[in-house]
Amino acid sequence: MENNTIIAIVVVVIIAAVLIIGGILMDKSRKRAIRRADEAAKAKADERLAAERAVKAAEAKTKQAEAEEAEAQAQAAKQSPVATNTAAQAPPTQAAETATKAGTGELPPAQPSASPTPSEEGVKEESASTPSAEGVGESEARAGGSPRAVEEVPVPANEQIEKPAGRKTRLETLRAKLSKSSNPFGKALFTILTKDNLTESDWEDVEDTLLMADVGAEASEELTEKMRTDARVTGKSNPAEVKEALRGELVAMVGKDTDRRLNADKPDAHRPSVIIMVGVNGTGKTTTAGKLARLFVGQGKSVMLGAADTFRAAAADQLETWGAKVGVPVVRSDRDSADPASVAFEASQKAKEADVDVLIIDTAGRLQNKANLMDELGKIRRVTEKNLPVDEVLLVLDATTGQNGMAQAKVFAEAIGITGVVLTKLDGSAKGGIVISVQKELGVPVKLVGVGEGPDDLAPFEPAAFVDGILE
Ligand SMILES: Nc1nc2c(ncn2[C@@H]2O[C@H](COP(=O)(O)OP(=O)(O)OP(=O)(O)O)[C@@H](O)[C@H]2O)c(=O)[nH]1
Repeated sequence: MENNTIIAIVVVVIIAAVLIIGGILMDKSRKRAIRRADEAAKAKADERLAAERAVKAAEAKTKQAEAEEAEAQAQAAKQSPVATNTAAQAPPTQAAETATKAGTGELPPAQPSASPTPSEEGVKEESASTPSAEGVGESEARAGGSPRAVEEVPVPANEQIEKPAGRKTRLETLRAKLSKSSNPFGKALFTILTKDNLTESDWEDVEDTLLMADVGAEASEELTEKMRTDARVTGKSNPAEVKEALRGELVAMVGKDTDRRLNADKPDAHRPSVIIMVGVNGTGKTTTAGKLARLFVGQGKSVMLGAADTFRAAAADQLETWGAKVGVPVVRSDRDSADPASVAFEASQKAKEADVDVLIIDTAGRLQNKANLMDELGKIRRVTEKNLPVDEVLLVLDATTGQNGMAQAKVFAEAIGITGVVLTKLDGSAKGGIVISVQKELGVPVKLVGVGEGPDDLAPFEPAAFVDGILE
């Protein structure tokens, strides 16, 4: 062989090696960039949640001051010779509210709460035995050290009660809303995979699309590899076959044989079956508790709601509105910032007495990095268990939060133990992939999905309907 030929071969080999190494390096830096963007998004979400928490804390402080002032005024009114009826004995703001509501038959008269009820004693006993003094301290600070009164809001007259949508309608809504949501990742994948000759860069795009949709690094790689070796995708196949291959792989990843029934729906469920809703701020816990009550009512079950979100003033009212629509009573505190464990205790006691099928307890949103608030959740569970076993703890995750949801899920799982996930706001997210990563990392099934703010926009999670929704 001539020298020139050898030199040419060597040069070609060197160029090829440089191109391959360059490609690998570029691929690594691209993945690094995606992960960095992901981390930045997580940090931003944490910051936003912390700011929201601070605003809420300030609001609660103001409300507590107002409540104390009202209480002082009530004490003064008690000493007056004309203040003799129940409404007049209540704080002025509460008295006005009680009078109005009693007039409409909406609420019972305020409960006297000067001496501790047996349930309060139960809660106090728990407070003393709770290992984390910090957690209890926080909840007592929220209660403002004042007596706690919990009341049951009765259901309205029968003719006002709505009829919730059935399972079929809910699944149709789920499919329609998911297929309408902007840029569903299934469609993007399908577009790439139906190209004639798939290049290396197309496969990178497949993996990127999955990463961007929050499928998670491990699952994205796994799915891309599976598609690469599927003859229906790599051969000269038709789009229908590609779609079927993609559908099959996605359904398998989501887990078609997982038991996703709510524990309350299982034959061995306790009666009442207790469900506690947990999650960070604003994920949709109260809304989901209300929608869930509707879902059970639709199945012919008797339900009670417990408003243990005493931190956000409007949460109990919100729950009451949901309850009233479907004829479900709500157990709530008659004052803001009461001890949530006290409400949970009363709710479980009342649910037991009323022998309802299901009790749903709503809790306040809390950041997973606040140890004392996470301890408070443990206390809510333990106090409830003095009356009834807890069948289900549902972690409500906002699908738009992306991978930060994973960090939340892990901490909540450790603090209170979770039996299922509700993924809300899927209607506003192109990132349904979190369904795959949350199940893969936690081993806890997604049981329900929220696809809108409407009363029946909560559907049982069904892998096939979910995948069809993102592929259609
Ligand atoms: N688009 C959409 N919005 C939802 C969904 N679920 C809840 N929301 C909305 O999310 C907002 C917050 O919902 P809430 O139920 O108040 O949230 P929360 O978790 O109880 O809030 P905190 O008690 O403050 O932690 C409300 O505006 C709800 O209407 C959903 O599935 N889709």
